Amino acid sequence: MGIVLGPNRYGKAEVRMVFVNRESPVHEITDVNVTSQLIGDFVDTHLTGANDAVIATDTQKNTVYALARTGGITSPEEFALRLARNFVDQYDQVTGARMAVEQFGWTRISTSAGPHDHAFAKGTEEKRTTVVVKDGAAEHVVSGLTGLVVLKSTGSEFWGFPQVDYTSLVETADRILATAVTATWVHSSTDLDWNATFTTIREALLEAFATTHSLSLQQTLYAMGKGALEAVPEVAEIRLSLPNKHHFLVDLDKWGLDNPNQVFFAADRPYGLIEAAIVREEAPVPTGIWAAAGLFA
Ligand SMILES: O=c1[nH]c(=O)c2[nH]c(=O)[nH]c2[nH]1
Repeated sequence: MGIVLGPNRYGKAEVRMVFVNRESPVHEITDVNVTSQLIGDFVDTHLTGANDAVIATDTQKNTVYALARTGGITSPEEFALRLARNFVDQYDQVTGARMAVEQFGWTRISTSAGPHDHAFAKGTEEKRTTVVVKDGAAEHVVSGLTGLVVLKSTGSEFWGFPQVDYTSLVETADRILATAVTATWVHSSTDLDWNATFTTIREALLEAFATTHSLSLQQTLYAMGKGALEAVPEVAEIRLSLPNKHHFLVDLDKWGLDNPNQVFFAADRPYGLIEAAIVREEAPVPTGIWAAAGLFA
């Protein structure tokens, strides 16, 4: 029995970079947060501190900047794939990589003279996400979004649940349904129009949220995932994490006022947390991809 080094990866986390595409006077900006991590033969540095094989995390950071300069950024997925391939192709000791890219949204400012060429307003808390996992020649692209806050002011019910010990929730046929969508999906291809795919999935999620008459957030979640899988055949599985952002009707009785679903208390915690994977049966996700794409510990 001994003590040995287990799975490991290392790199530079959260390289914040804004790339300005100046190909035309109408600039485009891409605002990203890149985490680069390498996998390979790095036993020596862990066991003895010999760094002969270690591509410094500082070098990885600089590579992020350099590859943006040489190839631009057309999508987080394309950029993450290019970074992963760069490291694995270039260094023998690097057998794999995990590249994570978050993208923040900016919109062009509209002025009285029309859309401005180079002035932008930062969007909401919503972020587009991607993780590329490369293991030798095998590549997987996992994409998603987080912080997409949505609300329906009606078209949501919740009733029929068991009245067991400690149940106090009153059944309702009309409530506010609100959530902050985190969605993550695995592609079955590494060669897609990433921006079009992202837009299609985001629209499918919103369409299902809006049009499903909800009897539970669980039902809405399933409809959202199903809609995404129907919209893009190259998505093998989607996972959704939906906090139920509760809105409680305020009791105005003591002031002689009724409250026909108009005045709500927006609670921030505790919140329901509804999570599920919606899977395409005929296209199973390769074992280990979710773990490899996720946080290490
Ligand atoms: O959509 C809901 N699902 C639940 O499981 C649940 N539980 C609860 O208290 N409220 C709700 N709402």
